[in-house]
Amino acid sequence: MAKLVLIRHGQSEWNALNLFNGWIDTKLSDKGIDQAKQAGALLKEEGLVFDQAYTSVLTRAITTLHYALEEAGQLYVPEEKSWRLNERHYGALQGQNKAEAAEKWGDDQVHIWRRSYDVLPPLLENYEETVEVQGKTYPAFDARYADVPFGELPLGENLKVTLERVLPFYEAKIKKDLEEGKNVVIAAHGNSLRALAKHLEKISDDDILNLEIANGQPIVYDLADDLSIKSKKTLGA
Ligand SMILES: O=C(O)[C@H](O)COP(=O)(O)O
Repeated sequence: MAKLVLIRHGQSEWNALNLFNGWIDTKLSDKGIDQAKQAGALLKEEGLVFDQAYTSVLTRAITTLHYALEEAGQLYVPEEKSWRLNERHYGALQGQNKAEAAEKWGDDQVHIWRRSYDVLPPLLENYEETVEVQGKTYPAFDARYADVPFGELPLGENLKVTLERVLPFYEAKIKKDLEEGKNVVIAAHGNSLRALAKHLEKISDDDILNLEIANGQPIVYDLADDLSIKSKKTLGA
């Protein structure tokens, strides 16, 4: 029986500043690094041994995976990165303060953008390699996406669109590993993991509004041979 573990990255610099992060490549804060190491300690305590790891192409998820696996004594585990596991693209909201956005557009509208299944955020107008926020430059659409066919990269996503681009990767890679009985760990993001959890747990479009995934708390699914969920627990919650 395979185990699947989902880890949302530790707190990022922009989580700490309460900014919409999305596809902007920000780093872990010091607290985020501690959370990632703590996640690894919890995996070790649980006796989990992995055959394969997956992560996004965003630094905060990649470094979370590495800190966690190192802490668990499993930095050797093969890993694959894909843009399909990236955070949902937050469109023109990226770089904006979440509280200020709520003052500007109202709490309800911002909650709908953040948690609804199928309402799109305001879209970006074009692809820029970098963005400047509060006097600092951050990577956005850079060379890491060079191989992605034009038109596949988003300018803003809701959870539905996020799930539509996560699923082909899940089906082609992760599901195959699980069917072979491999234990898999995925270090990714609040909304790419909400999308995947929606699919795995068959959560309805309405109920997915209430699913929150905390930074650095591994979610462990124990799967049956047909990949139905035998049990789910969240470590460190
Ligand atoms: O992209 C972000 O800002 C966060 O990682 C997730 O944000 P949310 O909780 O507002 O969806």
